[in-house]
Amino acid sequence: MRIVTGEEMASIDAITMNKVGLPGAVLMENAGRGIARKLLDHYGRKRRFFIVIGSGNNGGDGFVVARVLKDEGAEVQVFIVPEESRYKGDAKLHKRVFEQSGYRWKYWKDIESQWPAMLYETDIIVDALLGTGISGQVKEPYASVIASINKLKNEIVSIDLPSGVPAGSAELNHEAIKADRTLTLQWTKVSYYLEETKPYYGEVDVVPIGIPPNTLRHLASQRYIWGKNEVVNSWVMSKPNAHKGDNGRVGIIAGSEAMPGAAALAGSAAVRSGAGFTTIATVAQNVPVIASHVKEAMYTIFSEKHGYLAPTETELAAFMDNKQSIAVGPGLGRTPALTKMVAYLLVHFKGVLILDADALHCLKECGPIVQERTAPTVITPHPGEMAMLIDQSVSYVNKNRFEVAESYAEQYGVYVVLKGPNTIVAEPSGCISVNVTGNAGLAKGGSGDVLTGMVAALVARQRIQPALSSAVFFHGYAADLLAKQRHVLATITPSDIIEHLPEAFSIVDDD
Ligand SMILES: NC(=O)C1=CN([C@@H]2O[C@H](COP(=O)(O)OP(=O)(O)OC[C@H]3O[C@@H](n4cnc5c(N)ncnc54)[C@H](O)[C@@H]3O)[C@@H](O)[C@H]2O)[C@@H](O)CC1
Ligand SMILES: Nc1ncnc2c1ncn2[C@@H]1O[C@H](COP(=O)(O)OP(=O)(O)O)[C@@H](O)[C@H]1O
Ligand SMILES: [K+]
Repeated sequence: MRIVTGEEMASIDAITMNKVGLPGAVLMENAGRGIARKLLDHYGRKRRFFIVIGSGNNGGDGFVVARVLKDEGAEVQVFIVPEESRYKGDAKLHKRVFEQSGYRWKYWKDIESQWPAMLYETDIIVDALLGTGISGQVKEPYASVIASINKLKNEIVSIDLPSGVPAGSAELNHEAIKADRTLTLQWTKVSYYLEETKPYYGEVDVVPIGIPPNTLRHLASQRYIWGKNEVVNSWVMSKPNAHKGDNGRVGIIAGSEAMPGAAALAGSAAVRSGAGFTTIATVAQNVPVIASHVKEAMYTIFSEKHGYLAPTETELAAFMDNKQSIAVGPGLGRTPALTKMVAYLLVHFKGVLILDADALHCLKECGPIVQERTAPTVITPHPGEMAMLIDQSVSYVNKNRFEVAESYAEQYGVYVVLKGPNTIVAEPSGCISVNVTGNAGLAKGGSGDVLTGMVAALVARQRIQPALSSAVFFHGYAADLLAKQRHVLATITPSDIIEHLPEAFSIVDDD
C-alpha cells in the first residue's frame, strides 16, 4: 500500500487519464461505486444517509455515491453547498447523471435553519465537501458547514479524506471534519500518518478506483506501508543446516554503572530475534546482573571512567572483529569517551553500525565521517533525538516526519528509523516505509532498547531495509498481541515485548 500527497494523487490521476487513457469520469464512477458498496456493507440499506456535496471532484464522488445508494433503495438526502453553476468537468457530468436518473438535490443554504431537526431523522452523514484539492485555510461557507456538522452526534463518513484536512501535511489552523470513518481512494494520504491530523480520520478503509500501480513510478518520493505481507515476503528463512555463525554475530555496546537494564533489554532482544552470537560490551560491575538476565550472550568488559564506558582503541578493534552488526548507545550516558568511541566505530567498523540513544548525541560532531562511511549506518532516533539532530523543535519533527527522515537519510547517507507511532524507515535513496503496528503500551523507557537489539539481530542476516522495517513491525506487533490478549496498555513492559517476540515472529513460519 502506497502513501501519497494531494499533489501526487492529482498527478497520478492526470497520468491515468491522459497517458493510460482511462477517463476521469470512470475513475469517479469507480470511486463513488466503491464507497457506496462499503457504506451498504457496513451500515446496511435501511439506514438514512445525508450527503453534503462541495464544488470540486470530491463533490463529484458524492453525486455518484448518492446515485448508487438511491439505486440500491437506500433513503438518501443530497445537499450541495456551492451555486450549481460552479460545477465543471467530471463533477458536472456526474451531477447531470444523478439528475437524469430522476434524483433530486437541494441547496444546503435553503435548509440550513432546519437542518439540525432534519439530521435528527438521519443516521449517517457522508462528507463529500473537500478532498485532496483543498488549498490554504477553509473558506466560507465551507468553514461554517464543517463546524455545524462537527457539532452533531451522527456518524460521519468522509470521502477520500476528512474535509479541511490537507492530504500531504499536518498544517491545520482551521476547522476540519472530525470523521468516524474515512473511505480513502486508492492510496492512503500522508496526513493520516501524522500525529496532529490522524485523529480527524477515524477508522480508515481504502477503496481502489482502478489506477494502474505502475503510474506510481512517475513519483519522485516513494512511500509505502510495510505490513505483514511485506514482512513475510521479504523474510529470509534460516537454512535447516545453519550453524550459529550463519545467524549473525552481533555486538551490543550498552549500559553504564547506573543503567545496566538498557544493556540487558537490548541484548536479550537480540538473542530472542535470532542472533547466532550476541556479545554485550559493558562495564565490569554490570556483567553479573546482566548475565543473570541474558544467559545466552557473551560479555566483553571495556575500560571505564566514573562508571561510564571509556574503551581503548585496542578494545574496540578486538570487539569489532568478526561482527556483522554493532549497536551502540542504550544506557551509555553522554561522555566525551562516547564521542571518541562512536567516531572510531564510524571510521573502522565495516559492518552495519546502529546508533541509538546517547550515541546519537555524538552525531553532530561526527557528521563528515558519517557521510564518508561506506558500510551501512542506521540511526534510531525518537522525535526528541531527531529534533536535536536537526536543530528543530519536536513539534516541527512531528509535523514533518516524512520530509525530516527523508532529507536526513539522503544528506548523510544513513538509514533513519524515526520512532513514534507509525515509525518511519527512510533509506539513503529517500525511499520510505511506514509501520502500522504498535500501541501506547510501547510508550515506556526501555522499549527503544528492545527495538535496538532486534534491529542489530535482523540486519546481521537479512538485507538492511527489510531487516529494519520488519524489526519495527515485529516490535509493534508483539505489543499488539499483548493488547489483544487483554493486557492493559499501561501495564505492558519492554520485557513483555521480548517474551512475546516468538509469537510475533511466528507469522514467518520458519519450519
Ligand atoms: N478525476 C479526478 O481527478 C478524480 C478525483 N477524485 C476526487 O477528487 C478529489 C480532488 O478533487 P479536486 O481537485 O477537484 O478538489 P476538491 O474536490 O478536493 O476541492 C476543490 C474545490 O474546493 C474548493 N477549495 C479549494 N480550497 C478551498 C478552501 N481552502 N476552502 C474552501 N474551498 C476550497 C475549490 O475552489 C474547488 O472547487 C479527490 O479528493 C477525490 O475525492 C476521484 O473522483 C477520483 C477521480
Ligand atoms: N504510542 C505509541 N504507539 C506505537 N509505538 C510507540 C508509541 N510510543 C512509543 N512507541 C515505540 O516505542 C519505542 C520507544 O523508544 P524510545 O523513545 O527510544 O524509548 P527508550 O529509549 O526509553 O527505550 C519506539 O520504538 C517507539 O516507536
Ligand atoms: K471529504
